Amino acid sequence: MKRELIDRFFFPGVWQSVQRKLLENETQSKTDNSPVTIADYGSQAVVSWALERQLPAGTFSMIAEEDSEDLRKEDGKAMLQRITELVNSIPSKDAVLSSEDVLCAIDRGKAEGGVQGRHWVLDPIDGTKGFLRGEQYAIALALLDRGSVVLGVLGCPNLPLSGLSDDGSSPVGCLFTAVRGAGTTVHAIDRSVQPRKVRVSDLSDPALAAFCESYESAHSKHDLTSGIAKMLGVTASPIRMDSQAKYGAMARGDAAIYLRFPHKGYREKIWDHAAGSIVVEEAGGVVVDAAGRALDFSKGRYLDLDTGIIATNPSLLTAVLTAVETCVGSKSFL
Ligand SMILES: Nc1ncnc2c1ncn2[C@@H]1O[C@H](COP(=O)(O)O)[C@@H](OP(=O)(O)O)[C@H]1O
Ligand SMILES: [Mg+2]
Ligand SMILES: [Mg+2]
Ligand SMILES: [Mg+2]
Repeated sequence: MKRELIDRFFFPGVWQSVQRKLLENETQSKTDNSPVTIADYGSQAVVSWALERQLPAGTFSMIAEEDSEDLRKEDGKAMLQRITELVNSIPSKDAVLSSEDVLCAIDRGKAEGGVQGRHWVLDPIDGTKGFLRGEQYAIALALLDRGSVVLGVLGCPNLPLSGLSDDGSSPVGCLFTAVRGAGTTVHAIDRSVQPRKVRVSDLSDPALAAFCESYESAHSKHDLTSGIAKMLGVTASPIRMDSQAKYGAMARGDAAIYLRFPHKGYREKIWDHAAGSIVVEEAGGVVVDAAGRALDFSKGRYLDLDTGIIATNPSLLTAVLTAVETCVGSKSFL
């Protein structure tokens, strides 16, 4: 996918300034108690609007996280107004959108996906809790072709270009692109550095590996992952970070293991992993469930998987799966 084209969908500068100045009435709580902001809705409306106009008429199908239900309610009106203003403030858009256009663009994300046809998969702001804390978040777009991810674009506006150990001197803002069979590339969002191909870490000794996981213990069991890391002999402290920026960091070797073990009953959604998984796989990594199976994106909006998600490199996979099996099977984590 051409960089010029991507720039027509993602407007990290806009979401960065929203993040810096977010007001209390620009965030709501969804029915599952998770937060949603004007940036989540605005980003979904912009990507949906731009993609649909880019594609041949009648071919656009999208599975995306947000829907317009709460914005259509009486108490959603002010927020809708603000989102419409925001969307219209974006340069290089060819039309002025009405509030109704914005609602319709958001609702284009209701496709069911599955094993047939082509579907875009969008997480307009992934890591909304990180976005609210002023930390990491990502704009994640992928393309499914007959149930397989063939393309992924991951915009990480707060991720330093030179790595997580950056001292503040390198540009901030990474855009990862991956095409099936063609590798993963990282671009500077501000174009200050030439794009380069990235590879996952080639470490084979877990004792030297850094592992990353969700910042939120409500999203992944930190006690279980620390047990797994201990069993593997990992000595470094976990890198806790929001969003699919973790997959981007993995793809360029900032960490060699990513562990995600949600609490019982949680069902993973495809938009939380589609773009990130291809970014890691095309960089030479593996992304599997706790049983070692590849993630299956062909089942609709949810991922059906065994217990959790593991991303690592092929040399570490067997050791990680063995440690996972031992720890997940142990009574204290059932
Ligand atoms: N109880 C839960 N367990 C696991 N994941 C959850 C969760 N509640 C929300 N999530 C998902 O975790 C994602 C963020 O992942 P991370 O913790 O790695 O930043 C959220 O994406 P959004 O922020 O797009 O809603 C959301 O889909
Ligand atoms: Mg959300
Ligand atoms: Mg998400
Ligand atoms: Mg989201």
